[in-house]
Amino acid sequence: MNSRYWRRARRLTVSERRLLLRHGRSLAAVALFHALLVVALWLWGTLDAGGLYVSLLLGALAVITVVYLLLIETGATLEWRESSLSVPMALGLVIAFLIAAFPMNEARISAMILFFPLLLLVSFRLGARSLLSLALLASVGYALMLALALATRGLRLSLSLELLQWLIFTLVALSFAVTGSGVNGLRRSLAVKNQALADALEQVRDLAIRDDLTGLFNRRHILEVLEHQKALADNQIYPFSVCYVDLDHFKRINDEYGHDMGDRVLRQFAEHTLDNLREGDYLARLGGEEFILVLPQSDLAGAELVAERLRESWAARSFEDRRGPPAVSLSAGVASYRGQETVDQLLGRADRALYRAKTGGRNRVCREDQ
Ligand SMILES: Nc1nc2c(ncn2[C@@H]2O[C@H](COP(=O)(O)OP(=O)(O)OP(=O)(O)O)[C@@H](O)[C@H]2O)c(=O)[nH]1
Repeated sequence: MNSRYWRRARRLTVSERRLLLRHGRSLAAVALFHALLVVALWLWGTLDAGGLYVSLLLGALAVITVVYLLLIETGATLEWRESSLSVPMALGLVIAFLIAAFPMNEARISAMILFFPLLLLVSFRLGARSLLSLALLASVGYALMLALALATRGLRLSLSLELLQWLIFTLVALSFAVTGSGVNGLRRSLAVKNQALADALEQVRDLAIRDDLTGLFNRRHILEVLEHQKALADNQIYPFSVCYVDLDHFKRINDEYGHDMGDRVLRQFAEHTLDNLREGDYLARLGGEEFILVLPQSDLAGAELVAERLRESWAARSFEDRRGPPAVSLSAGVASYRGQETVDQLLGRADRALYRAKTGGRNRVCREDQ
């Protein structure tokens, strides 16, 4: 399973950042749409207001939207409790709708109509209580705006018609809020499933690339790592070396101290080696008591030094306190990537070096044949 497969698999889960961006842009689109509507209604003569009134409304709308978009696009709100800022943005928009509706002569409702798509959008983010509160606030605001219009400018339509429109607005807003709560519940359960899927994918990936006993990378993954290192070296980015490591006479440990002790030694070796590696080096278990080190930015001499240091420090460890062997030695074969060769060729040279270390008496490091 290569990295392309994992990238594709990861796309099955939805990133919170992507969702937030989409949500933020949708709210900004509502603001833009409202601004265009205000301009159209004003040009049409339906909005009984002077240029200053309209400019102030549009200016305030622009400021709110730009600040909102900046916060969302930069990801500044990602760690906030309500990262989408749906409540303040929706309140700002409702006020803008009311300010536009106030000087309208007829069809006041047309300036309020965008409240419904707005409510639907924020229902992806807000719970039932917030949605109902928003719907009630818009309804009360609408009623107050009507009263103000009646007191200061008089109503062009009959009061009963205006009240009927307000009533319809309130009923539809409440029913949208109730429906929206259902949408929100669905979104929440999807978010939980999304997280569970992301966790499961991570676990599957771990299982696919790691060795069960030691937790080190497995053969399949280290071969991918090697191909990647080869590509970097071929592009002259940096050289790399490999080191095959094989614990000596491991069969005897199993035979004399039991399989559990054998397993313990393998795990201890993994821990010991990881503790002694540089960050950026790779260690994998190829199977049995065979391991491989991949050492980026190391030439042959450097790799030999690493292997020799490991050989010495490992040979100094004893397992006697746990009724294990007094010491376990290792043999190693190092080889450095020569450029334009295959990974198999490189591993072949390291393997031959390891063979020479074994046949030469074990507990030693040999370098690739020249
Ligand atoms: N405890 C344990 N033993 C394992 C595991 N995998 C392989 N082995 C044992 O490792 C031993 C490897 O034996 P050999 O290949 O003969 O190698 P060796 O005894 O280390 O001899 P040299 O490599 O020649 O020094 C075998 O007895 C395997 O059963 C494992 O996961 N746990």
